[in-house]
Amino acid sequence: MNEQTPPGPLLRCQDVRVRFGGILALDGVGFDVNEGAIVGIIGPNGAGKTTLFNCISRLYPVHGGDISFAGRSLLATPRHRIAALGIARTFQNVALFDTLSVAENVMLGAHRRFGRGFVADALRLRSAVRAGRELSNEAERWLAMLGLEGVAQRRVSDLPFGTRKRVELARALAGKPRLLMLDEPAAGLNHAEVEELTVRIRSLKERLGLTILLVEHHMHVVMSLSDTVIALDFGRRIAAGTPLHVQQHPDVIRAYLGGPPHTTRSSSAKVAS
Ligand SMILES: Nc1ncnc2c1ncn2[C@@H]1O[C@H](COP(=O)(O)OP(=O)(O)OP(=O)(O)O)[C@@H](O)[C@H]1O
Repeated sequence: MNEQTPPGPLLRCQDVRVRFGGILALDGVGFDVNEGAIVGIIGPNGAGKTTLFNCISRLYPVHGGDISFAGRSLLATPRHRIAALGIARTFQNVALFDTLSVAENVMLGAHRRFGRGFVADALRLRSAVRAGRELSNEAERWLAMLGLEGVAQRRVSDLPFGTRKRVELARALAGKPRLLMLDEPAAGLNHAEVEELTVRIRSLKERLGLTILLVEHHMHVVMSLSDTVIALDFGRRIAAGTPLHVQQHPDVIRAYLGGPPHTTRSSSAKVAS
C-alpha cells in the first residue's frame, strides 16, 4: 500500500446517483476497490457501466452519493486534476490524437508527471532538452512493454484498431496511474487479440502493482481476470462478489436473459465463462 494512503479501499463509490432527464442511469450504486485488486463491472447494454466510469473520471456530474479515491472525495476535484491524482482510463471507442505518432501520443500520457516543472524547463533551454529526452526515454519504455516499438513513428490513424487500443493502453500507463480504468478493452478485437489482451492485463497488473477497474462484455475476460465482479442493471447494483458467485446469481442471469422483472432487456453478452 502507498504510504500516503489512509487505511481503506483505494476507490470507494457510495450510493452514487446520476440522472439524465427521466432516466436514472445510476441509482444508488456502491462498491469498494482495494489496492492491487481487479474489479470487473458487468451488466447488459445501458446498465450504467460507462456512466460510472464517466463519474469517476469527473466527466459526468454526480447527483447524489460520493466517490472517493485514496480517502479523498473526487467530487470536489476538477476533471483536469484526476490524472494527477493517479487515475487513468481508456475509452470504449479509443480516444487518441489520430494525427500524432504513436510515440507522441504516449509522451502525452507521461507528460502529466513532468507537470509544471516541465513547462518551466521549457523556458530554460538546457533543462528543456533534458526533460524532452527523459520524456522520450520514458515513452520508449512503455512502447517496448506493449510491443509497440515497431510502430513508434507511425501515425495513429494509419494503424489497425487492435494496435490503436494498445497505444491507448500505453498512453494510460505512461501516466503511472494507481488506478487504471479499462472501458471494454476487448471490444472490436479478434479472438487471438482478446486472448493476448487477457494475458497482458494480468501481467501488467502484477508487474506494475496496478489496481484495475474493468468494464467488459467478454465474460471470459472479465471472469478470468477479476477478483471481484459487480453486476449492474438499470443503474442498480444487482450482485457483487467472486466471479463464480456473480455468474450464478439469479438476478444476473435474469438481467442478461431478459426475464422478469425486466422482460424487454436484451444484450450482446452471455453470462458464461
Ligand atoms: N450523456 C448522456 N445523456 C443522456 N443519457 C445518457 C447519457 N449517457 C448515458 N445515458 C443513458 O444512461 C443509461 C446508462 O448508459 P451507459 O452508457 O452508462 O450504459 P452501459 O452499461 O455503459 O451500456 P453499454 O454496455 O451499451 O456501453 C442509458 O439509458 C443511457 O441511454
